[in-house]
Amino acid sequence: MPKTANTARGAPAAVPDGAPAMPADAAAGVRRLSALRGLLPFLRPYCSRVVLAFVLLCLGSATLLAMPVVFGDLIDAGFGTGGTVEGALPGGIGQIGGDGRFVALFVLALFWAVVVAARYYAVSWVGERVTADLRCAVYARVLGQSPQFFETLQTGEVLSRLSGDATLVQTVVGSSVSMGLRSLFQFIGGMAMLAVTSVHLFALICGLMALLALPIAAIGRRVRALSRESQDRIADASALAGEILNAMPTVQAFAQEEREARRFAERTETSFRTALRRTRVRALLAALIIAAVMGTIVFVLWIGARQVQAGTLSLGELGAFVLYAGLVAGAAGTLAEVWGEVMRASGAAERLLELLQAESAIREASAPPPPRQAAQVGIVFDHVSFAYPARPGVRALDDICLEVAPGERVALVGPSGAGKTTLFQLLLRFYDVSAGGIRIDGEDIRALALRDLRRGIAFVPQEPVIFSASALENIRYGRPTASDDEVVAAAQAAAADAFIARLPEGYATFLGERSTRLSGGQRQRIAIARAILGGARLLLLDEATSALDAESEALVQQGLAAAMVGRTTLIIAHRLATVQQVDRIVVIDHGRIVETGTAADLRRQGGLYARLAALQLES
Ligand SMILES: Nc1ncnc2c1ncn2[C@@H]1O[C@H](COP(=O)(O)OP(=O)(O)OP(=O)(O)O)[C@@H](O)[C@H]1O
Repeated sequence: MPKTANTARGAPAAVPDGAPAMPADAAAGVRRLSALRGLLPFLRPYCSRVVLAFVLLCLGSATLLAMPVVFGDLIDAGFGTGGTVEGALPGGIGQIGGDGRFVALFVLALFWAVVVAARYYAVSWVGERVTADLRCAVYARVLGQSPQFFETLQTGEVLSRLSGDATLVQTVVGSSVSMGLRSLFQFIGGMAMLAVTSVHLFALICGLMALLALPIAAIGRRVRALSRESQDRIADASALAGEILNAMPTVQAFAQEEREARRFAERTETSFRTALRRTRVRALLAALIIAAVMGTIVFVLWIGARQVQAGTLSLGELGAFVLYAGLVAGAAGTLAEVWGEVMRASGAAERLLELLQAESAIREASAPPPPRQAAQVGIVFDHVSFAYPARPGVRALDDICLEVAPGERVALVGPSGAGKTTLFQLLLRFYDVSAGGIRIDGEDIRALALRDLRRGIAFVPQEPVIFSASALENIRYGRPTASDDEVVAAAQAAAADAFIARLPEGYATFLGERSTRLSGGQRQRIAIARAILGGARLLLLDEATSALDAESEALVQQGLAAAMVGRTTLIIAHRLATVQQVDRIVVIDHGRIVETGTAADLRRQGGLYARLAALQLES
């Protein structure tokens, strides 16, 4: 299935890479930034931690900015040769003795280390917490969506948002924002201190920075474009791998392993080459930035050294100036990087919040009645018509009128595509009817709480889902509170006990991902046991179409018979053996009921059922 294709593509393709975002994108960037506002409700419960992180951030930045002052002072004091220096730097520690200066510097460094560690912990905590909350909220929201939602948004896409996008948000909330703020403080503070230390050199540095900004910006934009392309190529390779891994039996049956390995290698090679191109430009950018920064510093040092010689600048001032210049350059680099990451995360947040705001097409009743506990349920389909939202012009069901008495067993038969499964979907309220109504025990199902409605129905799909858990847990899914004995009793009733007992570890046997370890008939029996255990009063059974061998079929029939006891049952029947056990057969064709009656009646009538039966008997 190409779901994974979507997974891999979904996130990265639309999101720019973390390379510096440049002014041309600024407007769009600011627009997208507003998406991050949607995260505020998730931050609110942890307000105190956010404030603490901010305070620590301010403290850390202030300490860092104080360091060059102390350092400059130290130089002017002749590196601890004693005495104090006249005209120490602004805010300097000129009155402290030689060794004291080193102690002060060390204490400052220690303090800075502690503050940085505390800030890191506080910020990461908030990032992890917010992302975990966001993930859970989005997941819970997605679980409540109707199938219509999944028709347009594939599972792979949801997974990609829950993993990739959530991780991006985490990076930003948990580190980038703090890194960005720290760098911003560092940048502004550093620039201010540069100006205070030497206005002349400050003006010089500003001019040089403006000159160098343009080529760096141009290369940065190129890196960004290449990064996006590189991500797309990686996504291509993952998409292919995802599709092929999902289709392994077919690949191996056609002995296509080598060809598939080659195709993957080709795509990986393309992604490698694209990554190389990006890396080359990035390396060039790095070289340019380093050369620019170092060049500026050397140039400033050169000019500064002349000023020191001329006596217009002290040595300490020059030292402090160079340190501040380094700080400012580092901060500018980090800011550019963080900006790119914030852009990526705002796109990711947008996609996550979109899921969070998704409204289910199925509306909950505003004042549902309390659940009823009648022994058996009666169902009425009252002039039900329905068209799938994806094909509004085609009626999958057309004016269906059917009454099912409490405890009655009704088989739905008809050609493929007749609308049998659709009837089940409507009963479970996966979709709402387009016209008419469905009543259970006289109550329109739209008036019932969704939860009560679905809890009252045991559904055995044609291809039952077996979870990656033990046989015991798989059956217990029908009623999580059931005891082990109850599970075993349900398995016995569903004729599943014997084959489960033969599994290597009996009921504790892990049934494997996508249940590759079970046959079709075994899967059905597990699902039937699950339905029996659930104890719902209405059983919906979509019988497996795949041919089961005679023994499996007899066993599945045995399970079905047990499941039907005392329950109103609707079965989509594909085999004659099943229809012999029911009270009534309803024949559906092109979304309409065309015949009803017992098997004998219908055969006598010589209509569609008789033709279908004749076909099956001949084959
Ligand atoms: N999600 C959907 N969106 C649009 N059309 C759909 C959807 N699901 C089913 N249909 C269409 O509705 C019609 C009835 O489908 P349905 O699955 O109810 O048939 P069925 O009788 O159960 O067939 P089968 O016995 O092969 O399972 C078919 O024409 C099918 O193509």
